Amino acid sequence: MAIAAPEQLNISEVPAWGSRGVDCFEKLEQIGEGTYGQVYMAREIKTGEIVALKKIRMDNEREGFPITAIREIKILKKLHHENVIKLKEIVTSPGPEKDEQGPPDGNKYRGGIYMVFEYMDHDLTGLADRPAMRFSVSQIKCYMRQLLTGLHYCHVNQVLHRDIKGSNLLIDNEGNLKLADFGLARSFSSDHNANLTNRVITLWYRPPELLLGTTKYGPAVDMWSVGCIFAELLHGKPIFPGKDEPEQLNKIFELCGAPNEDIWPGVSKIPWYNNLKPSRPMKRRLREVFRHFDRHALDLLDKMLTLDPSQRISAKDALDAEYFWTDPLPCDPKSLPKYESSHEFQTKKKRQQQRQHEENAKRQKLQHQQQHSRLPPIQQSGHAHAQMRPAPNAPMHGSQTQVVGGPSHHYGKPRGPSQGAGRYPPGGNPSGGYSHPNRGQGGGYGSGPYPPQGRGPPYASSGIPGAGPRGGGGSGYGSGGPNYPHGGQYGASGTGRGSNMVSGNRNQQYNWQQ
Ligand SMILES: Nc1ncnc2c1ncn2[C@@H]1O[C@H](COP(=O)(O)OP(=O)(O)OP(=O)(O)O)[C@@H](O)[C@H]1O
Repeated sequence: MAIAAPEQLNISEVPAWGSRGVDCFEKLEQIGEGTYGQVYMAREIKTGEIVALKKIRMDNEREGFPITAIREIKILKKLHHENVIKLKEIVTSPGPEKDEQGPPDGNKYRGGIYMVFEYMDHDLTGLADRPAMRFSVSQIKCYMRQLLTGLHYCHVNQVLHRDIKGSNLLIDNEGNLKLADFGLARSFSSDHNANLTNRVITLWYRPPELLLGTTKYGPAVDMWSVGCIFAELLHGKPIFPGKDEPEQLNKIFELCGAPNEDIWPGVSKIPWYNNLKPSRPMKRRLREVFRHFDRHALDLLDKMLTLDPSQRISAKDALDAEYFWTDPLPCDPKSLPKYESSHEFQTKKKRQQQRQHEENAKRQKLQHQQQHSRLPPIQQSGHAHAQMRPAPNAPMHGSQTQVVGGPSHHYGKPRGPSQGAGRYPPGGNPSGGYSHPNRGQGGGYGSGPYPPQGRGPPYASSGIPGAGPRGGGGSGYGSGGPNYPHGGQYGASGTGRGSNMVSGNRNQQYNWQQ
């Protein structure tokens, strides 16, 4: 496990930080659960200010402070920009807290260390997952412009984010978008000569060069992830929901074409290219598949999802793209509607609760039917007349009857197939048409499995050296993009976001020497 040597922690660097206790804050609600531990919405008791407290998970850090946290703190200390989350201070708790269980383990940092951030009302995943959520074209432009502005600032300051995804883009009720979660970020030198780990970025947002095993890379890796987010906002759901790395690459090649030395000079030298190169030629279909997108949006997307990282558009050039300078222009963030707070953790929890309710309802319904089937025939049919009728589309036999006013009514309606549909702006291809030859059941790009998290050793099942399991994770913008407002081909999954089951901690999963 990579841990920090005691001197690396260098707490004296930040004398004001760490001097206050977490008891200066009152925890209000858990809003996130990540690799580090929990994130809480909290109120500073003295000022009443609402903040986010991110607890640094220490459970597995018997010998030191997690180096990922040190990196995040160090990097955030030097970044100050309106589109980058502000780390306000670090607070500590001297011993186990009220809400903690388990015996002390002798860790000298035992107790808790929290990063205190400005509070943001939503993350993009949570916001997009709201029922009936619909982003306008100028809203998408507004978010994309802020994302690119924040990222350009990071890149100019030689910081790679390395985990751009919806749940790491925080949005407040003033419409401001800020990049968050710099736990995988690192500084880079512009010559790209250092060897960096390729085991970064959540799978669905990971660029082809990392999937092919490169260890020399730069800001272009973040721009690929931005392209995936952009396409997702326009399309209504993730465009590359791979189950594992080989499938992820395959999905990329099917849309972006198979790489070769002509379109990507040097690709054949990337470590795993020979193992993973496609066995047949594949032509780029991005413009054909997304032909219904606005012309300028498509031009920009094409440049973001360019296979060769050296030809991929930079954040700076993307900000100059026609897309941001043609009508409808990006809106003023302040003009955006205010929504009730929504974080991926909460929307996921709500979905889990709803599923639980649905299962309970089914169980109760079954019990109810069993109880009544034990009644003498005359009573059973009498009961059916009084309380049961066939479901509208159900086959006409007893097992398919619905209990009217019975238990299932107490648990609300299950999310329908087109739940979340129509949240994206109108105007597009009526026929859809992004079919995927290898897709599993369901269909379209939103019905695939939940994505594995991009934070473990890769290629668990691919036979590539260094293989290991991954946790689940990632996301999706639910169903129904601008072009599929009624569910239809792409609106039938209603799956929304994938789970974000990160197992273990980052230090165990990565080679932090890189
Ligand atoms: N400043 C904040 N304001 C409001 N919510 C926040 C804030 N920071 C984080 N969150 C919420 O907590 C979630 C997890 O936070 P973060 O990504 O920083 O933690 P993590 O441990 O690195 O998680 P992961 O392993 O999923 O990347 C975010 O997706 C977001 O919903």
